[in-house]
Amino acid sequence: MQLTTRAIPIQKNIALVAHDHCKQYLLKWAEDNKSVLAKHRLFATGTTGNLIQRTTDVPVSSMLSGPMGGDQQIGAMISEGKIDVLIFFWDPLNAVPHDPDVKALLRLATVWNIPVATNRATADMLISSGLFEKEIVIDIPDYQKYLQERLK
Ligand SMILES: O=C(CO)COP(=O)(O)O
Repeated sequence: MQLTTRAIPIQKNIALVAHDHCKQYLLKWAEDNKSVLAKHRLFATGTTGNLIQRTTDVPVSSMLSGPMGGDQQIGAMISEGKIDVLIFFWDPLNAVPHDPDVKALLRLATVWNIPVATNRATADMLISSGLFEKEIVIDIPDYQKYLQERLK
């Protein structure tokens, strides 16, 4: 796969997602970091986003609830370069009905090389990184080249 680059701006589009047993941890993290998060644009799956907005008073654009398609909506945004960071506290101890969507979301975040945190320790490292408040340039798949190759 040939690569190109994409600039992630100072003001980032951050997606926040948590499974039910993990929501309390993401809510606490969002509350603890709300002064930093408020400088960015927040997106989330339906229940997570409404809870974070209610708890922190920071505006969140909420998609559908995860099992109803919200993970897929966030995944589509990642594919379109519209999400810069994913904080996804997925539950490793309980099954969810939309496991394929969960896998797809994590897969697309990896394909498009965005920073991802799946637990509090990583989320803390990410948000305290000097890069969090800077413009950074990431490698991404060169889709035009990919398509040209396939159409030869
Ligand atoms: O199911 C989810 C992620 O897979 C999250 O969805 P909710 O935020 O609607 O609970």
